[in-house]
Amino acid sequence: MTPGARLATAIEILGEVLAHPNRPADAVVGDYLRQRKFIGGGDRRAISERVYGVLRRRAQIEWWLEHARHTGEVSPRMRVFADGVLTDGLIVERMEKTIDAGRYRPASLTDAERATLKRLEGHTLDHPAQSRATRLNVPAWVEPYLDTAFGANFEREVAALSEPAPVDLRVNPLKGGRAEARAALAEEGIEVHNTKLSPLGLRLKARASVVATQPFRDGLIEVQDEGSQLVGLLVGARPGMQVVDFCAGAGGKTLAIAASMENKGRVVACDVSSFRLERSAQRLRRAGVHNAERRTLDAEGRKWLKRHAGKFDRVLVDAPCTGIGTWRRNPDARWTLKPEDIAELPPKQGEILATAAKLVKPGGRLVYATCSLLPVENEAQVADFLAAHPDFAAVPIADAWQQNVGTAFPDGAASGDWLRLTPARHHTDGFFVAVLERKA
Ligand SMILES: C[S@@+](CC[C@H](N)C(=O)[O-])C[C@H]1O[C@@H](n2cnc3c(N)ncnc32)[C@H](O)[C@@H]1O
Repeated sequence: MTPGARLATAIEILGEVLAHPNRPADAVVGDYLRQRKFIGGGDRRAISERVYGVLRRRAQIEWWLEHARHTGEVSPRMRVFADGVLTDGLIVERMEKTIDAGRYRPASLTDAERATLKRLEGHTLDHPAQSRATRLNVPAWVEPYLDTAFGANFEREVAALSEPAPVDLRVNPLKGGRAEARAALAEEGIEVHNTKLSPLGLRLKARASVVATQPFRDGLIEVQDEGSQLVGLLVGARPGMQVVDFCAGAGGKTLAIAASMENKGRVVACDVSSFRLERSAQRLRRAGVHNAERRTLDAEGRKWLKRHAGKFDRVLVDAPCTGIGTWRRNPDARWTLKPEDIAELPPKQGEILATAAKLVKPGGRLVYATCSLLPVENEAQVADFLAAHPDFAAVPIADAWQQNVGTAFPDGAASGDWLRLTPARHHTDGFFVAVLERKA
């Protein structure tokens, strides 16, 4: 692809992402590229980096367009061009050689666009007049919530949430070990190193697509953030146990739980969304899991819940949440989050937790996890639960870690009895985990 064609494609994809605020950007980008198999690997990477970069730097780009008194629309193409000037130091005259309405290239600059871009020339993204929220590319209304969550570490943590995330893989012990997976990936030219916290994790040294590799097709590896792997391990599922993954979605944690069970016992993947559950079927098959069943929580599913009260050794609630801990992977999510979400999610999480708790047998464990870092979805949620459920008690996280993970407990990861992983401190997505035990 020519540089102009890359720009034109990035503009087209960014337009799609911005036009569909209810769809995650990676789904939109993925669909677009899947339908255009002719786009080569290098071009895909360059185009995706530009699209995600523009989303990551959104507040600063918008600030600059306003500061430069841009009179036209803040269109996808203006965002991409402004990003080129501010982030890569491109010179407008040189850029125009690729923006000339030629075949597969963007339409030529209008006078208004050219005038604005000329005013941006020579500047970089940061400017002393930008507010803290603008400089860190977060919506101003979310800033107080993040302040509460991070306190003195605010700047460092929010900056880390804006960095691109590494690609992590979880090795599936049902199919082999880390050394085997490393060797199989090396054969396909993919270099990895072992993750520090998860004993099953591999981190790619450089970005590459793994889904076409043999170890992926064989089910030896799955793509999963290290923090997410740790949630799966902290459930503490063992061969022969009865386990429920209450908010199983597309089965990321179900896979990890099933692997700990060595296909012995039973894991039930529940969710209100049958569509999401359906997507787990193929992944479970590829991973060689035979002891998982899926259960949609419709009217029938609710009856099933009642019949199975007090029957399970382990119940994981990977609750729906604001997802702030995954902002590195979903740079558009910070812009689609709404104040109503922060108001509506905690009561919903409380209800789900209380319903799921009924399934736990005496002596069994309830594991509550979110990929949020807001206390209102995490520490406060668990405190409310424990106040209303005196039959449950905290399992200190360092104990649960030692029993189920086995690596050294990470510095600064304990929030009282709970686990709190952050991108800045632990180089994982942000995760909260509480392990609770039902008194025998
Ligand atoms: C954070 S996602 C789960 C991700 C999944 N565990 C994984 O690892 O891939 C939260 C899930 O909760 C589900 N959910 C929402 N409300 C629910 C409810 N009342 N009961 C059970 N699941 C619910 C959503 O459909 C969504 O799939």
